[in-house]
Amino acid sequence: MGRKVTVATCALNQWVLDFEGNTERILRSVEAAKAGGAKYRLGPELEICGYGCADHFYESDTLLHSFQALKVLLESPVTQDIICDVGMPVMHHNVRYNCRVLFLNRKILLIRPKMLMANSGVYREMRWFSPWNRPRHVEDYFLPRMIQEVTGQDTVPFGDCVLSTKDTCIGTEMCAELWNPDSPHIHMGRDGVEIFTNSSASHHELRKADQRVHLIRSATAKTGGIYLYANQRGCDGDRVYYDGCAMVAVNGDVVARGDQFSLDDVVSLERHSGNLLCCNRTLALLPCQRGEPPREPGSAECAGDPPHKL
Ligand SMILES: NC(=O)CC[C@H](N)C(=O)O
Repeated sequence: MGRKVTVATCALNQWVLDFEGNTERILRSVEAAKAGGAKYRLGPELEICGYGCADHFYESDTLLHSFQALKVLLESPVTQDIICDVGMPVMHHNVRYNCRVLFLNRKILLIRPKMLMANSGVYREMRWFSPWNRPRHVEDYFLPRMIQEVTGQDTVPFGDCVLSTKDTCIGTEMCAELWNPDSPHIHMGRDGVEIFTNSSASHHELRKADQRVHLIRSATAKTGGIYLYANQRGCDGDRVYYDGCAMVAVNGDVVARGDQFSLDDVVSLERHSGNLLCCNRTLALLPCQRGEPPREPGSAECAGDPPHKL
């Protein structure tokens, strides 16, 4: 039996420390995703505060305003009935992490810190963030009071884990993690994850878009699955150009790809063209539904990712 899933990714023209503008663009992308029937919306890396905050990441205000923006997102009727996957910095045990926050219907499902950092070329993530170096380990994160009041949760899972729903399993990877020889999608694929997401802030370099396509195609070519790629689009306040190219790949083929260069902020998201990609593919295409072993016998990861059930 095939199951149909509609998932959405986007490229947003976010600006450093423009919390209001960034929140508004996130909401517009969620609105557009829902209008396309999506049940999951992915956005770019650190989209709430902007990727290129540089030493502003040291300021506690940057973290505070990110939570205030998250509160607005959680409370908005726009984010109801769709899993929203947004990026922001989070301090856990006095250590700053570059995180994804996944939530559904005013409940935070998971905070997933980046594990493999970008720290070469134009990237200096290790200056502001620590990598989460405890694979498959999840801890309790105590939410700030203003978020507790909205979600009714005191603590939420924080760490490396995947989300199991009734129909599928979703695993998160973040930008540089795709480019690493030990990408999380390898272990997640062997553990049965079917939908892989990648939230990026990846700048333009000649022929890099081609490299991304190759990496993304190979991520689902071996174990099957859907790979969603989101990226910033624009200059962010930094001196580089982030070149969008949101993408969806299924079983090794790119099935949708957004603009690399555009003057649109998010306007095109509402038109369902350009930056918003709705992937409407049945999971029947996946190897497990074709009655084939999803992966070679013996290749399953015995340790298993701790799944977080929805
Ligand atoms: N933000 C990141 O992790 C960027 C890493 C990666 N090298 C890229 O350019 O896509």
